[in-house]
Amino acid sequence: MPLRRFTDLRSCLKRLLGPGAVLGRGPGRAAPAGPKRPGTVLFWAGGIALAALLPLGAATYLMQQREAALRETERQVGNLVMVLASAVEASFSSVDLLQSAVQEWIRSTETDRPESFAAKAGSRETHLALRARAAALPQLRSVFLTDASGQVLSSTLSWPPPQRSVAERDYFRRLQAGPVFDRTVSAPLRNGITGDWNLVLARRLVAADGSFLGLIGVSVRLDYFEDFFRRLALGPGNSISLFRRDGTLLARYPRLEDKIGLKVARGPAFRQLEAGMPAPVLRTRSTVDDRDRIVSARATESPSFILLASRLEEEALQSWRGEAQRVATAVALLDGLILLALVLLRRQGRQRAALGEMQAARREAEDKLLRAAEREAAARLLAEREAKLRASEAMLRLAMEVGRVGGFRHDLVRDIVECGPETRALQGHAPGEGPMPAAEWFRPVLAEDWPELQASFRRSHEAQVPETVADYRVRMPDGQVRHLEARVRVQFEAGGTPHSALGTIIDITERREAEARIAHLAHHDTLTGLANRALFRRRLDEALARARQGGAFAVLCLDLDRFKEVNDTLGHPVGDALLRQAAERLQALLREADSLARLGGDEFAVIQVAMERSADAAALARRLVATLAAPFELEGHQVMIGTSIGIAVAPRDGMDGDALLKAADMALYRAKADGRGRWRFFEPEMDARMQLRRALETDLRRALSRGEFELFYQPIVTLASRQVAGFEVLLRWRHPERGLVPPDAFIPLAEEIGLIGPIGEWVLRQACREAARWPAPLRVAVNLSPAQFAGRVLVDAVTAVLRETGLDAARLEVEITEAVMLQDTRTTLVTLHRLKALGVRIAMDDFGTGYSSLGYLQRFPFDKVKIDRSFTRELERSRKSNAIIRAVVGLCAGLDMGVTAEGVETAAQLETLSRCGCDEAQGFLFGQPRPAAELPEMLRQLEQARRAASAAA
Ligand SMILES: Nc1nc2c(ncn2[C@@H]2O[C@@H]3COP(=O)(O)O[C@H]4[C@@H](O)[C@H](n5cnc6c(=O)[nH]c(N)nc65)O[C@@H]4COP(=O)(O)O[C@H]3[C@H]2O)c(=O)[nH]1
Repeated sequence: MPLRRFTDLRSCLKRLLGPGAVLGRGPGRAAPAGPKRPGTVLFWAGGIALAALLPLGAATYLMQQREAALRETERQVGNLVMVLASAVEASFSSVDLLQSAVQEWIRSTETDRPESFAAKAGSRETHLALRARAAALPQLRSVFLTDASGQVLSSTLSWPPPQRSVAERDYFRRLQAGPVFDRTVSAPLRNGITGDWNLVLARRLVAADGSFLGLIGVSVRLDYFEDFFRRLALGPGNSISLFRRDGTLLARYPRLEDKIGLKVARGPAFRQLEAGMPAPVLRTRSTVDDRDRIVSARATESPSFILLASRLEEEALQSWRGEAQRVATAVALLDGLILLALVLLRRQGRQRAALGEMQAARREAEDKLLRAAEREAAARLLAEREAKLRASEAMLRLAMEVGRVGGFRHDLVRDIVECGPETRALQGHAPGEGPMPAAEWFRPVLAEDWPELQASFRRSHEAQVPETVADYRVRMPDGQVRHLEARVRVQFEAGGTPHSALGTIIDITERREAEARIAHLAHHDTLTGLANRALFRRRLDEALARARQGGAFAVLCLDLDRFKEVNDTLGHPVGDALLRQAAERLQALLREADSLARLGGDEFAVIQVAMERSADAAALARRLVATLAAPFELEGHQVMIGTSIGIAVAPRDGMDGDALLKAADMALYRAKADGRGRWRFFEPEMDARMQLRRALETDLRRALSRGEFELFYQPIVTLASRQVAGFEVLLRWRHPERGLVPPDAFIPLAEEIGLIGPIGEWVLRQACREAARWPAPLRVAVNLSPAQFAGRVLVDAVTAVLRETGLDAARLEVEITEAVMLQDTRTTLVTLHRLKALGVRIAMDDFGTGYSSLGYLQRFPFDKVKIDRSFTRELERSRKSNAIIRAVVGLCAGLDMGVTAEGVETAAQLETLSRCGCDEAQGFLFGQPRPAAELPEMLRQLEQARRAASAAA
């Protein structure tokens, strides 16, 4: 009955006491005096005691309710922090996986030496691979690689990488200091531009010999966690914080801008956690905002962080407070009624007879009122508690929905499982409520995962492990398969028998998919999707294992011809498209059992299984060469490339993966040396030749610093005057064991291994220094390799050498071959024009040996053309050579270019060349190439010969 009906007390009590009852007296009517009877005293004492006891009872009741409300909140906060810890750990374990994948990839691409690591890590390919890996994880800001000095080699933020060093960062110093730390976490770092807070998780990278190679850093956005906490915090009075173990605040919702990155005072929850308590829940005053809170903390394992969730006590008690007010009002009202009744009764003192009735009636009324008030209060309490329960359920449900988390209780005695509808749905059940048999609960678990899941529960029961974690998959009603992770806490009876299990399940499908994606990336090439070197090696080992049971297979190593040209001239996007198309064509020719991989750059490799004869491998090689010889259509360009192939056959060429790859590689080297578009089988003598080449390479790398190079000079003579016009410089290598090595034997190797730049510059400087001592106008001619043009520093080097040596630019002649013109023509032409602008003369060397030389003569104003000695040699035997030389001389005269004939060995050749109109000649007839010291004598002899010839004429 609502309380307001009792406001009109008089009528109310009258109704209760009956029509004859007298409830009061009017003004002026004197109250009859009389002695107080013991009954009256008792009545008064009882009334007052009742009025005093009511508030006491209500207070006790309210204190119990208050405690219950706080306990409920403690449970909620404890649950929340458990869910959060799982989610944060999952997020960091993805980072760990990514780092492992990159470390594995570095190992597999054999770049774990400092030089190769720097080159590989700084490449665009690495940048793309890192970006692809980082894209799977939204919490990442960037992923970067540094070298051992802290210089950033690659970053997902930009390519080329920023010129930045992390040498001063705490995490770099820790990892650099020694192998104690394999991985570390930075202090929170604030981005100077965006103001965002980040955390760097760094892992040490080591070279094959164990030395420090650099690190891989993953910068994690802390606002990602704040955002996540915001979604779970539910309400302004709740707070969720993430700390480092040392108490540094990393992220917090609601945000405390001025405290992020600082160590805050460790509160009691923090301390209890440090003392070994796994998940303390307590009521305490917050060290962050100095308010009473219910706090729970939990530590994550890797990395070791601390999560703290709290709820304001005042907020937790809000609904209780409302209830307390209402109860207090009801009690006050009742007390008022009692007092009023007592006053009324005193006024009716003289009507003793009626008093008894009235007292009885009043007691009855009071009882009714009390019962009604109590019912009212009880109903209110019930409603309040239901509302609170609903709110807390909603909060938990939302947390579970956001985190895709569910909770259940498995009664092991009755073998039934209780859980909410969301948890049922997570486990793969159709909507429904109420407990279900455990067999039914586990029904959606995939058959292949069931034995292991059962075994893990059994193990935990037998060993009495209180908490166990299990991974399994379930099939959803729509047929979809989801990955779940269950954390189960088993409760044991005193005798050790398990009686129930409380558990949470988390849907980790996205995490598993990300892991699978990362694993795929670790074994596949991001550009072509083919297997990478690591996977190829694994497949090779598998093929070897099969071959040990009998059978043979072939390993084919391919290298795209002219890929670098396409990449350099048409740009990386076209180069990438070319690699993709080439991969598709190769794949199309292989059987399903064969394996194709991209080993790096333009290198591909094939494992041809079930091969019966060598001819099968040759047939496949022929098809591979043919398919790559066909033109490619790339972004509007038609491109022709080709491939060379080296083949090794197991078991004939070895039964070891490394040996087979090496053999195929040697055969590939041979194929390329024999001319492009060929395939070669490995032969044992290739190994010997390769070793010889390696030895030569090692010696060549040291030759410059050891001063083993020498310059020889060969005279060039003007035909009309027979005077020496200058000398061509020819390089010799005085090898300590092999003696004098001619340039043809080492210049191609120097070009291949990138040494021609420093060697060429040395030649240029020595030659100019020497020529500066000669009498003017004697010129010096220096050969330039195509690789020197590719470097783009040539003009600067020539300018510097001329300034340094003081040689007049007009006395320097550079000789280039057709190969230079074949390179990126626009850049080459710019370089040639800049050289010419310096005043340097430019000669086209070995003219006539290429196939489209005349075109180059039109495109660039050479000062002279040197006719190759093969034409001079044929002069006396073939009229054709004679005609060609005449034609070239005529053409050059028209283009205002001089002509020098090379390889003149006889007087007859000289005579013919003079008749053809050649300007200059060079050859053994005038002198072999000789060291600088012999030049004065050579000049003297040539002058003598000239005088004798003119006297005879
Ligand atoms: N049979 C015969 N041969 C003659 C006669 N007159 C000269 N030769 C040889 O022909 C070559 C002329 O040099 P090249 O065509 O520029 O061809 C040069 C040039 O392409 C390259 N080379 C030499 N020195 C250098 C250098 O410093 N830098 C670069 N990039 N290449 C160089 O090596 C090539 C070979 O040089 P060398 O072995 O010194 O061989 C020299 C020279 O010794 C002759 O009457 N009969």
